[in-house]
Amino acid sequence: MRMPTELHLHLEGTLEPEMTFRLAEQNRLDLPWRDPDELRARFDFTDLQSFLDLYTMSQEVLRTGEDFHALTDAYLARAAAAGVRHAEVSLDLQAHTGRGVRAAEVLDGVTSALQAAPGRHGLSAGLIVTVLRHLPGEAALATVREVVESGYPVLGLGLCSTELTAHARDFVEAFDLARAHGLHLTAHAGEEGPPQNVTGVLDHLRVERVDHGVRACGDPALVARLVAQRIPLTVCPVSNLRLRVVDALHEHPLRRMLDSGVMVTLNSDDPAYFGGYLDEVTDRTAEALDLGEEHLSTLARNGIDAAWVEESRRRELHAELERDLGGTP
Ligand code: HPA
Ligand SMILES: [Zn+2]
Repeated sequence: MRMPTELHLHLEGTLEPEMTFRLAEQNRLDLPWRDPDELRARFDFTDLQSFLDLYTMSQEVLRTGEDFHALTDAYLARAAAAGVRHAEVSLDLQAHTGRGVRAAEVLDGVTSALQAAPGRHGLSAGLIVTVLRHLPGEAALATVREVVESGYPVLGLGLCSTELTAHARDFVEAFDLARAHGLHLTAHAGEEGPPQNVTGVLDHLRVERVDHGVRACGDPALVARLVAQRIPLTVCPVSNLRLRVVDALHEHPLRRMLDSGVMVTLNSDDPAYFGGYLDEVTDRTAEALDLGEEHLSTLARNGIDAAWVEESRRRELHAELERDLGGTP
């Protein structure tokens, strides 16, 4: 079975080593690796930070609007092949402006590719700008201001990078400004950090979804709240395995959370680094956790219900899914 939506996907995490080398040559940059295989051999991570270090270094090759367009278009082609019908992709805008690439250049490249997605690849797509938790709250606020004033079509605001330092409170102003401009809101929490971080982004940032959130499992009252308030979690089991949030895929809490009634969705996070796009993530997770048709169709329906789409598009996605499942729409 294939998931119709992907809601937790970092565009920079789709940068395949072959593209890294192609863009380095095009932009006349030296890389510290000999070839794509040597870079790929480094994809052996011990935790989130060890991944973020390499992910940040590789992104240096993304310089022009065309580079961002090519990256986005390549992901959309791969997502369409994986059966994705609607994608919400995250972009670490500050990581690029921080090294001197203009925000308009980045946003132009990404949004032009997303807008062409229905015609080119047969899927709908939107953009989530993610602010970095290791940077100050004032920097997040300035980025949100720049985004809302830019006029580019942005669907939502997210928060990512390491959870082990700053507090959600530091980002209240940025999230308030985004909300006031009609942006949807999400934040990474409860990946490496404790259940309190999930509560923090719900209470302080008033997010609609939580990215990862798997460590909420350690707090039954929080799980009950997630169920009662139907707060979607965008869960990424293969990412959690590769960043050692879990020791083995069969120990992942996804199935337990689903069975408890949590609105879990399935996602790939950084597929170029973790060895799998959403089709592969679905197959590996289903096999490791012995998920049957019922669990998988619940994950698929949750993904559609959690998507930030117009109701007419949601009905269309549901109708297609039910047709694929062989039932009546
Ligand atoms: O899994 C992640 N967690 C936090 N930040 C990230 N940025 C890319 N992937 C991740
Ligand atoms: Zn993520």
